[in-house]
Amino acid sequence: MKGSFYSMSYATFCNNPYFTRMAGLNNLAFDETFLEDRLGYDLGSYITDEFKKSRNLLGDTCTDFVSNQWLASQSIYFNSVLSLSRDSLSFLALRVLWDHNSISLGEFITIQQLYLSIRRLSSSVFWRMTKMHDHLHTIQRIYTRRNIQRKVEDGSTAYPPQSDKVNLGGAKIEFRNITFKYPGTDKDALTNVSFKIEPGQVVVIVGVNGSGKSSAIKLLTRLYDPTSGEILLDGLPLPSYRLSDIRRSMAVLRQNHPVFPLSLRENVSLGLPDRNVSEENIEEAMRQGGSETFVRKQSQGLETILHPERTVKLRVVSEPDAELKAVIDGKEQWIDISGGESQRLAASRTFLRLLGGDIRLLVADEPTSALDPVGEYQLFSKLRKHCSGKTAIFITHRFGHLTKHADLILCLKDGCLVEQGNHEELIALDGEYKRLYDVQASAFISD
Ligand SMILES: Nc1ncnc2c1ncn2[C@@H]1O[C@H](COP(=O)(O)OP(=O)(O)OP(=O)(O)O)[C@@H](O)[C@H]1O
Repeated sequence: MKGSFYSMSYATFCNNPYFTRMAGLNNLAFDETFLEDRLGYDLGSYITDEFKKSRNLLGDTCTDFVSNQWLASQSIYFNSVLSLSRDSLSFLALRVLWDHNSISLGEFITIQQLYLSIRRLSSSVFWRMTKMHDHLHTIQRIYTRRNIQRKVEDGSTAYPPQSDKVNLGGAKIEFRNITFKYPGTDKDALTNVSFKIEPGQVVVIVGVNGSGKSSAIKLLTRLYDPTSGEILLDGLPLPSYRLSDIRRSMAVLRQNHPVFPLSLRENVSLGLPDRNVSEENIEEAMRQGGSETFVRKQSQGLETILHPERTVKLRVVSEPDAELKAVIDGKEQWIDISGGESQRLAASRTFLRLLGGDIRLLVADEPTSALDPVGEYQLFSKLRKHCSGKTAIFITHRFGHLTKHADLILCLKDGCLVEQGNHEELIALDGEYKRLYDVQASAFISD
């Protein structure tokens, strides 16, 4: 870039790996997209520690945007004098202002020049004030956050109890008259729902869109607390346990986990954020989750960052500049992957968690919606194999092996639990479950 920022086209980007990593971690920490994963995997300490490491490695390198650095290097007073004196036309314009009778076209243009000079100067001052405002706002946010009351109160009881740690079985769950409205809404997502799940059972929740399946899981993982009623985990109220303990004892695989803005290795290893995960375990988790093939296809394998932070900024003053475009082409490109590949990546992270061995409950909320039938069958079979003896809850719209062999099926409709039992029992009831089942089965039954 040559000359002033105001008159030139320029492209800027950051090639400092520590800065871009900090930006990625910052995004993971604050972007709403990652909220459920951040809480579910309890990523707080990991993000903070990694951020500090990168901050230390970055040292005293200035992190301001380059044009701001340029502006900051200019003194306001020096800038003022320079802006006014550099432009001799400004001087003429001042004369015109003093002597109203002498305005000619040329002098009028001169006044315009003066106006531009003053505008430049004031935008520099404005920028400084905005920057100051940003800093004050950040400080204010820190203090506000410290005073925010947690909506979900933490408990104090360890989970699982020490005696159970040696023999990690499945969780026992009970919903007692659970009613739940999302904050700010006046419609029940769940109404008076009660059921019991015994340790080690495989449970499937079915129901049409909006019937409350995912909401039930959000209560179980304590993303929300019920409006009324009580959830018991191994006989004690769920809120009595330490949040971090209960989340550590669960593996939750949802339909659309976002790709973390970190390396593929971390996208898998963050299944166990507080452990040093071995290479063998990552390989095994990728194999089980089915992400191995697509990870190998990436040019940097496990070190590939699919969604890097974008720091490239292009400012084109006049013509699109081919030279500039060539400089930024190919920089910080997002690598798009298919929905199925994204689900396989998230599944690999879940398998790593299962390999860690502390899991008592697996929850899979439509994790195969983007997989082909073979992929779906394999994923469900492997999940069931890996969590043998543990409690497993699956949410699915597809009736097949899972529903047929489940110990318990919960059928929801409009937020109410309308039927529960195994496949044969619910078919015999000839109600909502049978209706949903028939819609799918009819495709295979000849007239
Ligand atoms: N964050 C939210 N805020 C407000 N209402 C919500 C929120 N999430 C879900 N709901 C509402 O709660 C009800 C139950 O939604 P839920 O997602 O639990 O249904 P679901 O059975 O999992 O649906 P699907 O099969 O489409 O995933 C719906 O009426 C839905 O619109």
